[in-house]
This record gives sequence, C-alpha cells and structure tokens, in this order.
Amino acid sequence: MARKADPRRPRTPPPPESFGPARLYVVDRLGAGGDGVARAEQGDDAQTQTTFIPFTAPGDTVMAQPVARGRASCERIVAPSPVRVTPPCALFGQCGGCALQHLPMDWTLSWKVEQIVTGLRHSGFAEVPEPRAVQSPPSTRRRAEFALKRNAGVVVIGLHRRGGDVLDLTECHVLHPGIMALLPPLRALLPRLDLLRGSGDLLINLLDSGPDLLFTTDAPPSSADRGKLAAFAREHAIPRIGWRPGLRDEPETVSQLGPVRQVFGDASVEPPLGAFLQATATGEAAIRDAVLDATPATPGRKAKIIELYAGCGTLTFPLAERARVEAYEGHPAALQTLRKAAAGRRVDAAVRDLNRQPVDAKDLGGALAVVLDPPYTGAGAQMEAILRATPKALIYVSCNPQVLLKDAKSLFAAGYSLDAVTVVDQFLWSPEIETVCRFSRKPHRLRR
Ligand SMILES: C[S@@+](CC[C@H](N)C(=O)[O-])C[C@H]1O[C@@H](n2cnc3c(N)ncnc32)[C@H](O)[C@@H]1O
Repeated sequence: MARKADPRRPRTPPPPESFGPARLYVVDRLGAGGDGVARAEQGDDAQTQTTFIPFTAPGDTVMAQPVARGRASCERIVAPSPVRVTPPCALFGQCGGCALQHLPMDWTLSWKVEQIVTGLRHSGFAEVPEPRAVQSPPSTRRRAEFALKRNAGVVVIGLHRRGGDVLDLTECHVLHPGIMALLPPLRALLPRLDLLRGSGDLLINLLDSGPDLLFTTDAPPSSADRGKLAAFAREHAIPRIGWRPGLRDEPETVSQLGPVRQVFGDASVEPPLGAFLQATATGEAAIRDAVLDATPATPGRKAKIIELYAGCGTLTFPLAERARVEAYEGHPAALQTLRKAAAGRRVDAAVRDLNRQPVDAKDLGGALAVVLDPPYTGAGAQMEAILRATPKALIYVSCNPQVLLKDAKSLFAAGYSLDAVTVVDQFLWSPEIETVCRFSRKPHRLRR
C-alpha cells in the first residue's frame, strides 16, 4: 500500500533536471496569468505540450529550463520578439509585483481588451460592443500592501520575490511617489520599534488627506513605539497610523494628527483604517464614468438604484446625484463611513453580508439599475438572486475576469443583452483586469 505523505513535512519539489534538459521554445501568445505560452521546437511532445514561461513575449524564441510539467524558466532569449521593450524597472524579474514590463503599455492594454472581448463572445454574446479602454499612467498607484521582514538590525520593506522572500523595494514605476518617499524613512524607523519582531505587513492608502498607514505585525506597539510613530507622523505629514495583530482583526489607531478624508462625488468621507480604495485615481474615474454612463441621465423622481458591495461610497455618492441609492456593504466600518456621509443625501445604506443574505429578486426587479462591484471571489448567492430578477439595467464592475465571464454566461442564458463594456488597466504591468459591463434584460426573455 502506498504510504500517505506526512502533512507536517514540507514536500521538496523535484529538481528541475528531472523535467529534462533546457530546450528551445517558441512563444505563441500570453496566457491569462501573463506568462508566455510556448511550444518546444523539438521533441516527441513538441506539438502537443504547451509550456508556460514567465517574462516571455509572443514571437520570442527562448532557451528555457523545464521546472515542472508544463512550466519552464527562461534562461536566454535566442531571438527576441519584435514587440519586446526594455523593462523600465531594475527590479523587474525579481519583484513579484510586475509580470509584463517587457511589453509596451499600449500592447498590454490591447491584450487585456482582447481577453475580455473574446471571453464575452465565448460566454454567448456574439456581438460585443466596442469597448472603451482606459489605462492608468505609471507612478500613480495609491494603495499598496508591503511585506515587512526584520533581519537583525535591518528591516526590509517590499514585495515578495517570485516564490520567495521579501525583496527590498528600492525602485518602483507603479507606485505613487507619495508612497515611495515614505519607504527610506520607514526603513530607518522600523528597526527602532518593538512592534516588529520577525515579519509583518504595511498597508498604505494615499488618501486625499495624505498617507494612511496600517501595520499588521507580530507584536503590539509599546508606549515608546506610540511616541516614535507620532513623531514620525508629524515629520512626514501622516494624518493617521494604525495597527492590528492579524489581517482579519479590527485595527486600532496608534497616532492621529488630523482628520482623514477622501472625496467621492460631492461627498467627503472618512475611510476607516485599511479601507478598500480603487488602485488609482484614473482607474476610479474610469469605473465611475462607465457606471454613470450606464444609468439613465434623467431617471425620474421615484427611480431607485440598488448598489451592492458599496464600500465607503466610491460609486454611491456620484450615483446619488442621479437617483436615490439603496447601498449595501458587508464591512461594518466601511458602512458606518458611508452612512455618516449619507446624511442629507439621497442614500439609504445598510450593512449586510450579501453571501448569507442576498438582496432578493423582487427588490432588485423594482430598481432602475442594479450596480454590483463584488470582491475578487465574486457575488456568490447574490448572483443567483440577480439571475432571477429583471432590473432594467445591471451594471457589473469586476476585478476578476474569470468570475465575470462565468457570470456573463449565466446572464446570457437568462436572456440578458450586453450593452456596453469598459476595460480598465489600473494594475499596470500585471495581468489583472478591471471591467465594467452593462447588461439589460427584457422580462420573460429566457434563452435555452
Ligand atoms: C471591490 S470592493 C468595491 C467597493 C466599492 N464599490 C468601491 O469601488 O470602492 C468590494 C466590496 O465588497 C465588500 N464585501 C466583500 N464581501 C462581502 C459580502 N459577503 N457582503 C457584502 N459586502 C461584501 C468589501 O467590504 C468591499 O467593500
């Protein structure tokens, strides 16, 4: 009988040589994860086996070492693709943040649009409207999550290397300079704090009021830490710094020098520590404009929009300038923020776990439009209620194409039409894609 693997023992991956010697490959296209999809030039499996090779471009011929079944690591570019460009960042290839800097930005935007259009066609929508495409410029990302690692007297702040430890982020062409400027002084401060013993995490949201910092570390801040953090905040104009022991724990404020503020439409909100924020201001504007364009400009006095997964109100307040908004959000602190700013506006806000207690089809059906912006995992049970409803318009904001396309297939089968598509590249040089689709359905049009 085969012996069961001991789950406590880490499995040592087989050495790359066991997958054969380095081989010559030709790259045909990029896979959804951003790796080149290649065929080996020679060998029995040359025509049948596709191999994923990171950091390669369609049209490259490369020498690559197989490292697992269907995966290889590029050792040398034998003949470069004509589309290749020089990556702008010296850390490209080591840092886990970017996968596509060897390709031009306009090429990656077209690649993202193509994936969405092809996917929507496969979901059933033979006629996909010409998408609007928007790309965030470099150095504009305003939300960043760093890994922290203490090694003796030194603290490394950066992103995880591909499949490895933390890489000190000494250069970045994605993040906003307002975030990058904080890294050198933080490297000097962190070794003097008690709150970081081994490893941790730092989330920085660059709000309209300035940087908002949230540490997640393996020791609580001491009273000496609190003084040092307050002095650091004064020196670097940081309105608020928070701490929490684990990523799922509620944060506490460690230093607050002034109000925190973010403007959405005509409302100014006070986001909680660690709040969700669209990755870039350009990305947020593109999503907001696509959502507003998808709702009727003059909806009538009694019209109501139902907004699901509303966060702190990024879309709620711009929408409320059009019609009354009934907004639902599962995170209590975000909802509290939204509700506080909602006073005197046409917004009703409720905290609700939409997986456990979806808004039902009857309510959704009475809305002028349903706006949906679920987390990466998708809308789950809420989607089932949407499929049973007949809202005049369903405006679907998605950060996960796989989930969007699966839902699009169900929406097609339920008789929905696809009216408009916007593709937003706010995760520059990564394979991530943000999409806004407008679907609509006439009652009783069920496709079989
Ligand atoms: C992609 S964010 C969008 C937020 C907002 N629309 C925005 O643009 O800032 C998804 C939101 O869904 C919320 N969320 C996640 N799971 C949820 C659930 N089961 N029920 C309700 N809200 C949930 C998160 O707290 C987050 O605010």
